[in-house]
Amino acid sequence: MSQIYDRVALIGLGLIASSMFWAMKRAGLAREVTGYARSEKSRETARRIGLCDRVCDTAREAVEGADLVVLCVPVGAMGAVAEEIASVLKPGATVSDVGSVKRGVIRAVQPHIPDGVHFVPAHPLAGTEHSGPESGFAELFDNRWCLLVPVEGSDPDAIARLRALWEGMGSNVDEMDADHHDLVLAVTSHAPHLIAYTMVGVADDLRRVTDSEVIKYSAAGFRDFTRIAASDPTMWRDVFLSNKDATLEILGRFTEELFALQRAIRTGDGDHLFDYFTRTRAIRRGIIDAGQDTDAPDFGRGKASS
Ligand SMILES: NC(=O)C1=CN([C@@H]2O[C@H](COP(=O)(O)OP(=O)(O)OC[C@H]3O[C@@H](n4cnc5c(N)ncnc54)[C@H](O)[C@@H]3O)[C@@H](O)[C@H]2O)C=CC1
Ligand SMILES: O=C(O)C(=O)Cc1ccc(O)cc1
Repeated sequence: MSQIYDRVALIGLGLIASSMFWAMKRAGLAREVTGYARSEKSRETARRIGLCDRVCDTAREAVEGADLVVLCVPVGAMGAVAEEIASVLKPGATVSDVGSVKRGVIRAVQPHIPDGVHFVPAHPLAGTEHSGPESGFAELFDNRWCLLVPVEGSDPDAIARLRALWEGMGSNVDEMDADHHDLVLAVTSHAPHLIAYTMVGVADDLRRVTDSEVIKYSAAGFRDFTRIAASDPTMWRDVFLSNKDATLEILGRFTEELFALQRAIRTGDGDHLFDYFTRTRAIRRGIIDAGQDTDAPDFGRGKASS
């Protein structure tokens, strides 16, 4: 893979920025990558582990002369960072971000983008429950989707170049509009995270009664919940505050269905439960048969029934 940008600036040196740095270096996609982190400790860590070719003490210093600037901070901080760097952005440069919510980020960032600078929001659908400069790794984006969410008037060349960067970092790339993105992510990521947080909270309350049994005997489903519920509190607070409407819409539907299942259990309506679980099982099989579950073990793949 060959170089796509001369200079890239990463603002906020956490999981996503550090993974981007290692993935760009792996494929030689940028000549120089500068980085800025708000805390002195993160900057020191970055310098110690060789994260970024140059770690700067201000965001403006990192951004000066950059062809691509990627905002990798929590979605609630995107607007303030964009405002801070706006006056030093190079004409013809592209500003992008990696935020988990798109409509709110576009609303906060776009007003600060000067004429002659391109804005192409993006969202890699890849992550872990870890955060900070030491949590990143080059393979994070391999075979994962990255959604580009161009705004009205986004320059086709700027979009194509950013697409090439994400493909170079191992991703499959699609384009989507912001409202659709936020609704899809509310279903596939944001509401599930909230449910995991809630379930772990419930179990924590229970633990007072049953001592450590909840943890000791937790089967795979609950363990997955605890992993997800260990995700960064700042990041997820901002996601829910920023994607409020879509998340509330999905949670409304979720609670309706949950109440229906609750009622079926109370009234002994086994048919309702059986039909519901049969429908959801078919959805899982559809994902596996379409080859879209990259994490799934091979057993059962392609089997019509078991
Ligand atoms: N963690 C994940 O699994 C994924 C996260 N994202 C998005 O990527 C963005 C970054 O997330 P992570 O890398 O996981 O977070 P992280 O917590 O690992 O890193 C965030 C970095 O931003 C810095 N920061 C926070 N507020 C700041 C401010 N006001 N000014 C400057 N720097 C500030 C933090 O000090 C930290 O270095 C978020 O917008 C998140 O929604 C997207 C896909 C996956
Ligand atoms: O760790 C997990 O299970 C995730 O779901 C990672 C993740 C978190 C936030 C995103 O916006 C995209 C991916």
